Amino acid sequence: MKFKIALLSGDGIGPEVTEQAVKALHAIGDLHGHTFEFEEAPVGALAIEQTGNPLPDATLEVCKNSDAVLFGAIGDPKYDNNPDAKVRPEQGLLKLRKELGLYTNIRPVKAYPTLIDKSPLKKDIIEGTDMVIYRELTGGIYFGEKKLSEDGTVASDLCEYSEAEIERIAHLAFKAARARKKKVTLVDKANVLESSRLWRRVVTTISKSYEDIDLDFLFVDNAAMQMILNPSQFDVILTENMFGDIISDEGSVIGGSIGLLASASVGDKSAMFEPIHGSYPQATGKDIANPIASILSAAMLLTHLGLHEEAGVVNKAVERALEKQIVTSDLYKESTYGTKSVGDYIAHAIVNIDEETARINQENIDFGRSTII
Ligand SMILES: NC(=O)c1ccc[n+]([C@@H]2O[C@H](COP(=O)([O-])OP(=O)(O)OC[C@H]3O[C@@H](n4cnc5c(N)ncnc54)[C@H](O)[C@@H]3O)[C@@H](O)[C@H]2O)c1
Ligand SMILES: CC(C)[C@H](C(=O)O)[C@@H](O)C(=O)O
Ligand SMILES: [Mg+2]
Repeated sequence: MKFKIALLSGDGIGPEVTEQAVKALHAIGDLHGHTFEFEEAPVGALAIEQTGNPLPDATLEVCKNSDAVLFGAIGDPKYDNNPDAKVRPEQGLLKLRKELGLYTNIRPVKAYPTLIDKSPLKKDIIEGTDMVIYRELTGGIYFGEKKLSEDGTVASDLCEYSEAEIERIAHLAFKAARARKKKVTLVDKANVLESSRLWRRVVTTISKSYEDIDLDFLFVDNAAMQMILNPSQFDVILTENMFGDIISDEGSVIGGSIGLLASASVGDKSAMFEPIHGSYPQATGKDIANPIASILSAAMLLTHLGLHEEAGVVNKAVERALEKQIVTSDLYKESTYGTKSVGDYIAHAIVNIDEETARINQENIDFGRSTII
């Protein structure tokens, strides 16, 4: 089969890590007789430099006319260090999510047995952790009205949610739980925020159509603690936009590096696949960034396209790299492997992995695929 993929590499380490994901997709394509046709388009700081706009119309068109989007990362210290910049790289990513209607961001978090000693957390705490965060992606405080008083001394950001916005992601979270450990935890701040109380009411109502799923609630401050105190208690975490952003970076500590955490952003018409990390500007051009989050995002892309067996092979190849310690220095300080060589190894492993092992592996690492197809 032939697939059209929009390739938005972005800034900083974005191009370096997506290059490895592209390699992995070509490798699996060659093995299984698929063609992935990539169309590159600028986004973020790069797009601002080229066009003055962090999401040029032409880039959005490329995304809309593709089967999926593979996204790297955006962001640049030039903007991070200038609160007065009116045009910012992050606006490109937020607009892209909104325009493509990507209302659910799926972020799997797990402790890999081979990396169990690489987490700063103790082995007996993280062992068995396998959760997935369903983060609302096109609403809440990110998209509410922003105000700055004329004299620049008072500012506000509105956190707004509608029932409909909560319902659509909640259904996806419950369906994902059905294919997993049958538990949904709603993370909110319902003791303080009106918007969180709406989340509780709507999610409680929806839970009545999923009687086989346990629903529980955690305030986000407690959730932040529970994530590192007892992470294996979680199955599906459902939460609003900003809480999901924060607890997923926290969750990455469990696996040993944020450079391992992939994500799928899905809507009714489009889907985009991106690591959860940012442009890590300190590492740009140094060949030290971990490409695995991007490669695992490519595996999620394959699942989205219905290529389950192929996704399993890519996941297996990543596990093989982890087992053999062919990883970047964020996982093993003494490692001499760089971004490119890890990518090369995984592409090579994809071509050489026995298909049956891959199928078994895919069953083990399924992240609730039925919900994103
Ligand atoms: N989706 C995105 O594009 C996205 C996400 C987060 C941050 N950002 C942007 O990225 C820029 C930098 O932000 P930040 O420093 O807060 O977050 P970051 O995720 O870029 O980096 C934080 C730290 O995580 C580690 N890290 C990140 N990616 C890694 C990788 N692939 N391999 C190994 N280690 C990795 C590094 O230790 C790094 O110092 C900012 O401009 C921010 O707005 C973009
Ligand atoms: C760069 C930023 C807008 C983005 C977010 O907050 O959603 C990032 O942190 C992420 O997690 O994808
Ligand atoms: Mg983030």
